[in-house]
Amino acid sequence: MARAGEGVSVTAEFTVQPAHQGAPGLAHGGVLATALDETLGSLNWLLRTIAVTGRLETDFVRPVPVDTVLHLDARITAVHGRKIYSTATGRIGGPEGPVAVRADALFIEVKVDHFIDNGRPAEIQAAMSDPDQVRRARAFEVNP
Ligand SMILES: CCCCCCCC/C=C\CCCCCCCC(=O)SCCNC(=O)CCNC(=O)[C@H](O)C(C)(C)COP(=O)(O)OP(=O)(O)OC[C@H]1O[C@@H](n2cnc3c(N)ncnc32)[C@H](O)[C@@H]1OP(=O)(O)O
Repeated sequence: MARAGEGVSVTAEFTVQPAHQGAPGLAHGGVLATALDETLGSLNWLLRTIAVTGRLETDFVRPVPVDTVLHLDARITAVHGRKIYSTATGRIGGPEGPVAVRADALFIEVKVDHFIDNGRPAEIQAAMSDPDQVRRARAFEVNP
């Protein structure tokens, strides 16, 4: 879950589960990158923009043990045409704790057709027969 913050920003928490383990007792870096990507991606909803990750540069600063709560904080840094630049940190030991991971991202705005043209037909059909999802996706497109 992510919550809107000051400006175009969100905070979120992610609890590292045993299934997220890489090295014994420690979170896998790819899972931490996913948590950062998801938090950064939720910023685009605040801009009412459909966008996909083009670039995600991740720094792993401290090991993150299993069962740790990662306190995520993400914000938009710039928007230029279809390009949305954003940055995020993940802290451990509390929202003011030391930074364990951080990421800089570039999201690229896309049309709904990006998903319709490239997604697997079965899942696209399921999404298109869900009125809530269609309404949400179309509303973003016609009302940016
Ligand atoms: C009716 C119901 C149907 C269903 C409804 C669905 C609704 C869905 C709603 C909401 C979904 C939200 C989903 C978020 C999910 C979380 C985030 C993810 O995990 S996303 C998955 C991982 N990412 C990808 O799979 C991208 C794969 N890549 C691509 O598809 C293309 O490369 C794409 C779209 C990113 C760009 O392709 P181009 O052809 O559109 O645009 P070009 O011209 O190449 O780039 C535009 C600008 O961006 C720069 N750019 C692009 N990629 C870059 C990169 N990697 N690094 C630096 N710059 C890059 C380019 O240099 C260009 O810049 P200049 O305008 O010339 O200044």
